[in-house]
Amino acid sequence: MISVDQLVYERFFAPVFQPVSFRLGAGELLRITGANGSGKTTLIRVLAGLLEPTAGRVGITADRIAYVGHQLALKDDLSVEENLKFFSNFMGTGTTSAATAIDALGLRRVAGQLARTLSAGQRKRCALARLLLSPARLWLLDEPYSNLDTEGCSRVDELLASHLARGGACVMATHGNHRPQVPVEDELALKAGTGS
Ligand SMILES: Nc1ncnc2c1ncn2[C@@H]1O[C@H](COP(=O)(O)OP(=O)(O)OP(=O)(O)O)[C@@H](O)[C@H]1O
Repeated sequence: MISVDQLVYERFFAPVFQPVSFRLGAGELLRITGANGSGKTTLIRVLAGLLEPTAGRVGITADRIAYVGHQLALKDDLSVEENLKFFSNFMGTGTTSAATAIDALGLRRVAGQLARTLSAGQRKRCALARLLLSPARLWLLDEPYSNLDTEGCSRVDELLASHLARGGACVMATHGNHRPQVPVEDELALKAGTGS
């Protein structure tokens, strides 16, 4: 679903990370690890098409990708439920209702609360709930477990497990203590380039 060959991204003429190559098919999860500043976020943003690679190739066969980065892209003046309904309408998907996504991420108690008043973990859960409302087969997740408690991490693992079981694929960057409790097809230890 995604193949990456000798990918390089330079900032100020210096590579942010050492060249990256991998392949990932349906039902597979790639975990990208690496020290602070090794370029995980930069790599995910290149894969998502938000940054232009300097060299190498990214080939994606999935017709849609879902990206959850550090900027959660919530609408602060809408409630959790309104955010999810908006997203669902925007994506044109009616397959999973906002209510199902709210329950899957344990957000029922704060469903009517404005996004701007949510805790960091609740905001993260709301952003991740959008994955259930997206038809994308390829997920690109930057630190999906950050700000989540143990129960929240388990819910992410459940989302991942069912996504992979349905033939989806996922590239995730994480350096946190929580290791995904789903089979990891491959692990890529990113190393900083000369520009980091
Ligand atoms: N907009 C920017 N301008 C200049 N340098 C940047 C910019 N964004 C990131 N960097 C630098 O690029 C390098 C890689 O950053 P990146 O955020 O990709 O690392 P990371 O592996 O995700 O780090 P962390 O584990 O701390 O989240 C770092 O040295 C960072 O300082």
